[in-house]
Amino acid sequence: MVTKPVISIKNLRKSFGSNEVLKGVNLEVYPGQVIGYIGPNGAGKSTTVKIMLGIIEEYEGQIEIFGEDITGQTDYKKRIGYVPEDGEIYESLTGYEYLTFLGKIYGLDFESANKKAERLSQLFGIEESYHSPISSYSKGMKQKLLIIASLLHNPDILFLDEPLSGLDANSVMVLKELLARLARQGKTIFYCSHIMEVVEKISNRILLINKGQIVADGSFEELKAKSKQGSLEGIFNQLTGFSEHQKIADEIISTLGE
Ligand SMILES: Nc1ncnc2c1ncn2[C@@H]1O[C@H](COP(=O)(O)OP(=O)(O)OP(=O)(O)O)[C@@H](O)[C@H]1O
Repeated sequence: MVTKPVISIKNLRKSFGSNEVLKGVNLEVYPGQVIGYIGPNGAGKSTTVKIMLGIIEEYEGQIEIFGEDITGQTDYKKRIGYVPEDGEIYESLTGYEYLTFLGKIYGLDFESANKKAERLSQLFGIEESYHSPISSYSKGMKQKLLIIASLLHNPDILFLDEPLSGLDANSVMVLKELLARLARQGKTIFYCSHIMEVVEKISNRILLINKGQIVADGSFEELKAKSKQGSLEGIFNQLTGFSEHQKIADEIISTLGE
């Protein structure tokens, strides 16, 4: 049996005014893949993800998720989890209120949403604050809440935008292990990050987007063999044509002294 892609993107283009941000992105993603989506600031990563999530509705091209065109669709969202980069959380709600509210939106009944949310809060080490307002949470605690919220309905595709932001080293280990296991179950992970060491380790497929176009697509080993660079950071520098970090740092230092 031939495995069908869970995500299929054909010739995706998006402009904001005269700024053409995505210039014909083509992509097929399969179940069990952990995609590391990397690229310079402003390259178009979040825009791609937001279009797939239906947050940005106007674009050119075709996107199919779970085999269906997403135009005008909402049902597919029930099978998707999302950890946004700058997640807006309703700070006046408690963790319990926020998670059970989201659980309901995803179609879980209250009892099972509450049970799952409480257990996951325990496993992520934030159970003591389950009934406290989110405004009292630390940055890492809020991040954990966003991660729990993205997982609660056991989604088939997980979109993560800098998910390690604010997490301590132990929690990072848990999340890395968790993502590997979810992928083994056939779930798909779409992981946007600037932390090259982590992307290198967790992804089985790396996509590098530069100026709105995918300029590299392959496993770390494949990209390494092609570019003759030993690290993902080196590959990133080479493919984005960047070799000026020392010169720029020098210029910043001399500007500070002016
Ligand atoms: N709502 C918007 N209105 C206008 N321009 C936008 C909007 N959202 C994004 N852009 C522009 O689109 C381009 C790509 O932004 P995007 O957020 O997709 O980049 P990114 O690759 O996720 O960057 P970063 O690594 O900094 O998060 C940038 O030039 C940005 O200014």
